[in-house]
Amino acid sequence: MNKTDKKYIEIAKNILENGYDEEKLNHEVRAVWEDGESAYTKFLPQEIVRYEKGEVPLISLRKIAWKSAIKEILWIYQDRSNDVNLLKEKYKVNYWDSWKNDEGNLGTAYGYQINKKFKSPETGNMTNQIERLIDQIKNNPLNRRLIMNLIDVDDMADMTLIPCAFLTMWTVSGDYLNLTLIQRSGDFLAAAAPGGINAFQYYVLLRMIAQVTGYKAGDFVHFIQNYHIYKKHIPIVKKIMEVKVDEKSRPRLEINPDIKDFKDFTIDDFKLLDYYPDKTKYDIDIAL
Ligand SMILES: Nc1nc(=O)c2c([nH]1)NC[C@@H]1CN(c3ccc(C(=O)N[C@@H](CCC(=O)O)C(=O)O)cc3)CN21
Ligand SMILES: O=c1ccn([C@H]2C[C@H](O)[C@@H](COP(=O)(O)O)O2)c(=O)[nH]1
Repeated sequence: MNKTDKKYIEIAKNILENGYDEEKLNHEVRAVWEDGESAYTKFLPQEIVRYEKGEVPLISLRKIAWKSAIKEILWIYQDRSNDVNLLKEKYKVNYWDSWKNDEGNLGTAYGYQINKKFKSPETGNMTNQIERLIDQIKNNPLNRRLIMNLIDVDDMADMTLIPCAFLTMWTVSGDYLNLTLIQRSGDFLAAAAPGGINAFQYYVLLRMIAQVTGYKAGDFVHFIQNYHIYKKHIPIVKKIMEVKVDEKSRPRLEINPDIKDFKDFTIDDFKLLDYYPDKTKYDIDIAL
């Protein structure tokens, strides 16, 4: 069992044993199941998961859709798109379909915010968030204002889903580029657990940005403000916690070292080695 699997089990246990039960708190919850029933969770506030240099945040306790996770990052930060049909046609990822509006996009959420033009506070030139970030890491690495933010309050009302993993903060220290990801809300089973889609995809973004700016990937910190397990997911999470992990599973991610420009990465530039996850299939309902 690798370090990330241990973190998964430790935090699952903590949420199950100490989490607040929404159903007992007598307030309405927003999320619903497909049939309209309230989707209650057990949750803990303010968890911090820290991955040190060299740790690939990917669990082997269950198979994670790691390629889809990377494709979603390419769609948001490289295509700078909010178009769910593009995600489906270009990348064959379907799992955002339930959140698209009548025009087939996420409104002003996610890639829309990365594509938005604004005046760079450093250069005065018109730019976008990813272009500014890469430029500043390369040319002004001690800048303490290195962030990308997917939530702009001016646009919040037109977002089909207010981004959950919404803020990244970047710091260069010596040879290393370090990343903190701030997540306001985390669905433990579907996306936000240690070594799940969200942690893995932002680790990959760290590796990509480090590569094109000439740094090594440093520490990755994942902060989750409301960390929850939907009550319907509890039996599945309990099963996953009991899985015996294949000891030879020690995932390593190789990225094509020839890519020097962020816009040139494609999904074929990513190779996952020594990943032997448990293959049990679970039927996971997603709260809407
Ligand atoms: N309640 C909720 N949880 C989420 O994790 C979530 C949302 N809503 N809304 C927006 C996106 C959509 N996300 C999703 C949606 C579906 C799966 C899902 O079905 N996962 C399956 C199969 C993955 C695959 O093989 O493609 C799984 O086994 O994890 C995961 C994340 C993440 N986000
Ligand atoms: O990347 C993602 C996207 C979504 N989620 C989860 C977190 C919540 O369970 C729902 C969103 O519902 P809110 O009421 O808006 O918080 O989606 C995630 O974990 N990761």
